[in-house]
Amino acid sequence: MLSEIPRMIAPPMILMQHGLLDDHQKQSHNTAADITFKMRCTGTCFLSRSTAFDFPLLLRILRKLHATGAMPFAFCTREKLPWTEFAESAEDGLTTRFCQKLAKKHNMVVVSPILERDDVHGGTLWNTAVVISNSGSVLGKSRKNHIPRIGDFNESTYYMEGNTGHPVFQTQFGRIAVNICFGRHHPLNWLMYSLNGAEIIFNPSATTGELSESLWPIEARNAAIANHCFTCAINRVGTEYYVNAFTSGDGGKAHHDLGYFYGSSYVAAPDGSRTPGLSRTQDGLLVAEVDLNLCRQVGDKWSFKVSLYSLKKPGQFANFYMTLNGPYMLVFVEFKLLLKMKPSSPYDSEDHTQKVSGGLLTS
Ligand SMILES: NC(=O)NCCC(=O)O
Repeated sequence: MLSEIPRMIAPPMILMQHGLLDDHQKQSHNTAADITFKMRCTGTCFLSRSTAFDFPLLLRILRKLHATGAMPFAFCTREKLPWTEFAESAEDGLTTRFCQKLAKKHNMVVVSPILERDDVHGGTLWNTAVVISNSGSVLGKSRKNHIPRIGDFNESTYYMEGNTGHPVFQTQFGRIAVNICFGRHHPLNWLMYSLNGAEIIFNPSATTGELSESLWPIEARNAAIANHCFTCAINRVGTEYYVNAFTSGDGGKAHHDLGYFYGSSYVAAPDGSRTPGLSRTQDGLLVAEVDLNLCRQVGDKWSFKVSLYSLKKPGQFANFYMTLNGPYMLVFVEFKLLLKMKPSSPYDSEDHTQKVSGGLLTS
């Protein structure tokens, strides 16, 4: 990363962006061997795969499931069986066990997005990233907390908003968090991971060109600046074909794909610098060396987060921010309270704000 500040800690990170199932079927074990070899050569400490749903890559490597080979990666079309049968335990599922071995063998922290089935709680499904330490133990998991209901992304068909809050994992190489895919559109989401102490926030994504490519270079980069942390935006490449046509629920024609997944994975730093993006069309590994001291150094310079804690009504604001695992929608409540306390324009007059109750106009 570009930085004028002397480097003290520099854990190389690797982002893995890859294509769709057909490619992986051909590559299978060779791909896995190749990738892990490259990782070892770079001395990498973190590995994060792209997309919420690239777990079939690892499953595919482990067991030749599904004779048709048609397991979708994005999984948003509302079809259920047989896809839900790919769900697995975050703690000891096949993918997790596979990644544990990799992590230990290569002394590398692994961020592993899977479709989770929580058998302890009624067999519920979640979109989950498992974090595995470089010793091979499962450090924990982070469930996707904003679920898209937009265009062809109908993920609430399978699972709801996650209930794990904004966990941060202390690894040997730094404190990390995982803001899964759609969560990157929500500035307060990044903020919560950062306030909980994350120095690097991974954003494993599966997103398509027309929908989000204009936002892609901005969101994770801006989050790095606003929160004095590193962010890793990871997307996949290619077009996924579904045998059964589906509609977008907008009166348009039925179609067989979600659009083009445009890759372009990158790492952004707290000082606003960023790496070049990986290819729009090819698989890729991005190795970035990051200086974690930059988080504190840039934070001390700009103090964006400090100003949150120093607002005039600390009882209302700071207390909330210090109990950071609560639902952060409460932040809005606090903002509304502030608005009530100090009207700043004719539209925020006492009269008007009194009519606002629970987000609804009462008269
Ligand atoms: N997988 C997913 O959440 N995609 C939604 C599209 C986007 O966030 O750009």
